[in-house]
Amino acid sequence: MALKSPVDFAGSITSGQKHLGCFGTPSCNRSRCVRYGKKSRKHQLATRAISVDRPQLDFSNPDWKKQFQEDFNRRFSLPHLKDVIDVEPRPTTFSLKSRAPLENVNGSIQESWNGYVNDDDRALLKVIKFASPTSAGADCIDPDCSWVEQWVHRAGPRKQIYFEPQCVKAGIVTCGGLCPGLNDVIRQIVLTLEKYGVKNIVGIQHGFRGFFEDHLAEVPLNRHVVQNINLAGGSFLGVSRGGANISDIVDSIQARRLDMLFVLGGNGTHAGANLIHEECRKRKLKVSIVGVPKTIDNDILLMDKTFGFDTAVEAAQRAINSAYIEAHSAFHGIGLVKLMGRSSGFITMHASLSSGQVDICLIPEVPFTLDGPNGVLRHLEHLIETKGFALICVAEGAGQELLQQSNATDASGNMILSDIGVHLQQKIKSHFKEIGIHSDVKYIDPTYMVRAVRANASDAILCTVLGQNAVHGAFAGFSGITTGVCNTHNVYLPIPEVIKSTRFVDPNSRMWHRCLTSTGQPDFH
Ligand SMILES: Nc1ncnc2c1ncn2[C@@H]1O[C@H](COP(=O)(O)OP(=O)(O)OP(=O)(O)O)[C@@H](O)[C@H]1O
Ligand SMILES: O=P(O)(O)OC[C@H]1O[C@](O)(CO)[C@@H](O)[C@@H]1O
Ligand SMILES: [Mg+2]
Repeated sequence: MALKSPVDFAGSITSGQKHLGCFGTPSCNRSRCVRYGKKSRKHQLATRAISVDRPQLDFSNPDWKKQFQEDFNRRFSLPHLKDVIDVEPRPTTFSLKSRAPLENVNGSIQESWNGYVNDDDRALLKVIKFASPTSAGADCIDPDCSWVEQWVHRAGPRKQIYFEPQCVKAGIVTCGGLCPGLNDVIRQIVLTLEKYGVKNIVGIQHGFRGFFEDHLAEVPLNRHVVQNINLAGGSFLGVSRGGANISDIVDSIQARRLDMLFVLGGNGTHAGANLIHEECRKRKLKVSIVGVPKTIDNDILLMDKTFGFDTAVEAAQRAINSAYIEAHSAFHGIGLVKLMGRSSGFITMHASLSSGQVDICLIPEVPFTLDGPNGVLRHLEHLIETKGFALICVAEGAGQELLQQSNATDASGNMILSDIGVHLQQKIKSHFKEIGIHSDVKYIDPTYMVRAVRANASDAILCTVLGQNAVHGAFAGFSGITTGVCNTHNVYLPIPEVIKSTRFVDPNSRMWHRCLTSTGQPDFH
């Protein structure tokens, strides 16, 4: 039996003519530092094809593990500026001590200083050895679930850096929808850049639009400007959807003379960031593009969780608790709460688990029927008969197949969903009317209230770690990477690996099973 290994995006990047980098030149004169390549023709993101290389694995071949690991190592190797241009490292200016790290006569840092991450440090991506493909949440490569080590690169400050901090102009942009913690990440990026010695830091307003809409001026950023921005939700720089023309953005990056760009956003933003990185490579620019994954939906592959998710789950508790109180106090009360989650049910599942009061949790990954002996409505009747009230928590992307689809999309091309909350409310009301049983349905849609809040303590820490590591990654010379937490360890990942697909709740996972145990709901088929 052969299993396809995942797409190799890294292999699609063409290496080209070597280029003169900035480091080593005594001044910050860009015309001396960087020789720009020819501009490529304009292209639209959505039509951009990435070459696919999917070697087949033959498990009867005793070397298949080696083949898999070689392929894995290639896919997860971090793209670096030196892959396409000539850049020389210099000792870092980042020090946790009040004085600069000690340098010996050759300019290298003394070994006794151990505050840095070695480029060869790795963290394990998978830590469970599954005995069988039928084990809960099993994620096996071969039919025997063989143990294959999959190592990814550890994040953090390196001893050697590839930029001269006082020459660096760094930009920060926040794209997509809002997410608690955006301001914490912006703040940490600025503080860390300053710690390296960067003086020229700017914010790009309202997502990718800020690159080419004339009235959206750069926002100068420094420690004083960002000092208190984490005390409020939202994005200090503003966000937006749509408007990402990669060629125009890279033109703008060149015109602004940015050396580093920190791109905060979800799957769509990261797809854009990777294309920007590829275009910069094509033009042989010494620009580091580093992503920081942002989504309350927690739908980014490979990561333990994304910042904002924890806060959103916590903010959802108020809505669920209110719905519970309403339902519990009414005669035959039915509380219904709709939470965000376009295609992944993580917020709804975790909020239901956290509340402990939810009787029915409905997520996009697990189809359900409303009518019939196994349907949601029959179970509601049972709950009203036995408990006297019921509480439902539904993700906005759940049950879309039960609704009329409009095919409309938002500015970024995301599907505009039909309202499952309103549909459920109507169906429940009419069902109980039809069967002649009184019901009192209270529908709460807290949509934007779960994300337009400041980060909670746990997310604030996560944002701090991610923001700092993003800066360390850029100074280390990586580009086209993002940073996240894998099995509690902080790592860098090549962007293509995290945007291969949306991360979904696995209906075979222990977490979903725990949710079912907690709600006591049956299968709704
Ligand atoms: N496939 C893509 N390639 C390049 N750019 C993209 C792609 N998808 C979206 N973008 C751009 O990225 C930005 C953000 O995308 P989107 O609105 O989908 O949010 P997101 O980053 O996925 O975050 P959220 O979790 O809030 O949806 C937009 O400016 C959009 O034009
Ligand atoms: O109304 P907006 O800003 O497009 O955002 C809504 C979307 O944002 C998300 O939370 C993703 O960030 C989705 O779950 C939701 O559909
Ligand atoms: Mg998106």
